[in-house]
Amino acid sequence: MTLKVAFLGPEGTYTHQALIQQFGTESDVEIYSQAAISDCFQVLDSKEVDYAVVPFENSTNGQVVYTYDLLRDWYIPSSQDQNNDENQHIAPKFRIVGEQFVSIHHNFLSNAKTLDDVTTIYSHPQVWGQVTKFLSKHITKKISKLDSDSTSKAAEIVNNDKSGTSACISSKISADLYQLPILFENIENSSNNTTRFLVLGYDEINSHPLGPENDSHPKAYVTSIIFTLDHDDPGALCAVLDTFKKNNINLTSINSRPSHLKQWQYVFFVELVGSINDENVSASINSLSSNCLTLEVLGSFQRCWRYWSEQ
Ligand SMILES: O=C(O)C(=O)Cc1ccccc1
Repeated sequence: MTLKVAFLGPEGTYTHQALIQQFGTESDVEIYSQAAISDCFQVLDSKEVDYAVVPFENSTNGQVVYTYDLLRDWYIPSSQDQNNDENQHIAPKFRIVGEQFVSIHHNFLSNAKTLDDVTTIYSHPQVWGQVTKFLSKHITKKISKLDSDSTSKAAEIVNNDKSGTSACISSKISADLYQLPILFENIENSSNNTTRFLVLGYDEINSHPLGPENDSHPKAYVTSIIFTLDHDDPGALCAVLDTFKKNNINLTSINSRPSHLKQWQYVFFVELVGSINDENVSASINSLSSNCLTLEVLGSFQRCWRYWSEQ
């Protein structure tokens, strides 16, 4: 059976690398390059694809806020939905079904003869915070930093600009793809720079497709939830966290984003160790419904073996 998988494209992005790590390159995997992360959600929702791979968080500069905000927008009713009975919000049927970790090495690519000729640098907005040391050391004159939809798109833009004044920060794969000279390589602040990607879909996946043989890592599950709380209820968040503590559940991350429901109200994202099929996890989540205004399980999936390794 052919699997159709959407990703933030064009080919050569780090998300493309995550897709290859997860699904391989065999002909039974058809890849659907998308111009934006939001398009990945859209084509998955309309079932043009079976899965979508999107960047989620980076070990150097944290959340990929676009993805967090899309999860919020797809799973949490908007204030419009709440005010309109006919416009009932229906959460999507797809869920987070897996994760991947990619070791990220950024490179400075340009057709410029010297750095002095460069007036504009393109990259994905997530990248700037991962290369601050390189930028402050090497970029001493005023150079415009322009956001592109992806690092590979940035390479495409530089390739199309024949003036020799533009550069991009992108992967070695993009450098090969667009035949762009690498002026500086491995310019990331931290050599452990890693991005975690989510695999969204309707069906479970095998989370260990290319894992080491005799994988000795523990088989663990992660459950991811999103919820909103009564803004004026002191201790509402504390009650949620306490429920997990009482059920002996280990939380691995807690993040918040503006709810877009009410000024200064937030939605919370919590990830915990355990499967939704575990008694203590399902019991805690069921009992939380009374503490939360809205609560959705974004997914419950097997931890990728790369979580424990050097990636
Ligand atoms: O632009 C890309 O290549 C992406 O896949 C998004 C991204 C950007 C920076 C680090 C990881 C993922």
